[in-house]
Amino acid sequence: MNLQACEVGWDLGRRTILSGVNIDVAPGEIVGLIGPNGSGKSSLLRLLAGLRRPTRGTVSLDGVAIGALPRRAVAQRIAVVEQAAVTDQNPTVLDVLELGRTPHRRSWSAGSRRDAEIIGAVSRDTEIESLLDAQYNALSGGERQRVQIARAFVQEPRVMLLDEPTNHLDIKYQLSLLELVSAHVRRTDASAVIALHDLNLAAMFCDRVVVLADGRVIENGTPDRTITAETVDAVFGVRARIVEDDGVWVRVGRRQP
Ligand SMILES: Nc1ncnc2c1ncn2[C@@H]1O[C@H](COP(=O)(O)OP(=O)(O)OP(=O)(O)O)[C@@H](O)[C@H]1O
Repeated sequence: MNLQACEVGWDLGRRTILSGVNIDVAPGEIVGLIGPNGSGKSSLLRLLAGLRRPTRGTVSLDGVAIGALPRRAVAQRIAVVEQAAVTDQNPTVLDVLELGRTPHRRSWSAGSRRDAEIIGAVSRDTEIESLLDAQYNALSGGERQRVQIARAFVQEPRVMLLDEPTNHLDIKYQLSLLELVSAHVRRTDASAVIALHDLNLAAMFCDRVVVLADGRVIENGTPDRTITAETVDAVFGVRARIVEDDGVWVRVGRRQP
């Protein structure tokens, strides 16, 4: 399924938050969104998810404007993972995972055997089986984040939109969470757009990186072409050194003054 933003702009009152954004996300692709605080990454993800309507341009799924699709049809195709905040309700982890099946259920129908199988398989893959009966609000930030990723997998989406999914995670879980997303994308031929602050993780896991600054796309291409010392300097105002290494072939580090 192709997700496309064509000349997308978004204003809030008189303020322009995003303008002239063109992105095309193909099946099987992981696209990283990087850019400074306030550059518009979360806003763009919400527009791509159909949670906000663009002021200009269109967001479409396989050529159909997302605004013209029923909310349920969008939810069957797109899973969104935002920052894992606590909720007003007091759900268990299992309740949260079951929410991921809602778009696929007929209204008021109980969970099917297939729902239970998917929830079981995903909780095993994401190593949250031991948490299923725990209260979601009582989990650590990192555990909640893993549960939200699991909820997104349970939704069986064609596109995943993830807003800084590695926040709160220690380095082991940052890697394992992105490995899980990567494996899921390869296995299901879905796609993912991931807002990331860590440029190394973006270089390691993304097929393509979109660099945002002041609500505009500054670069869009493979990590080696987009995460360059010049771009990091221009966009973040940070002097960086890009080092090729075995495996992790791009590193951003401090350059000696
Ligand atoms: N609902 C809103 N009300 C007011 N301003 C908003 C709203 N949503 C976004 N903005 C503004 O739009 C700009 C872009 O915000 P956004 O959260 O999209 O950036 P970001 O790149 O995700 O930032 P960060 O890296 O800090 O998470 C910011 O200046 C923000 O204050």
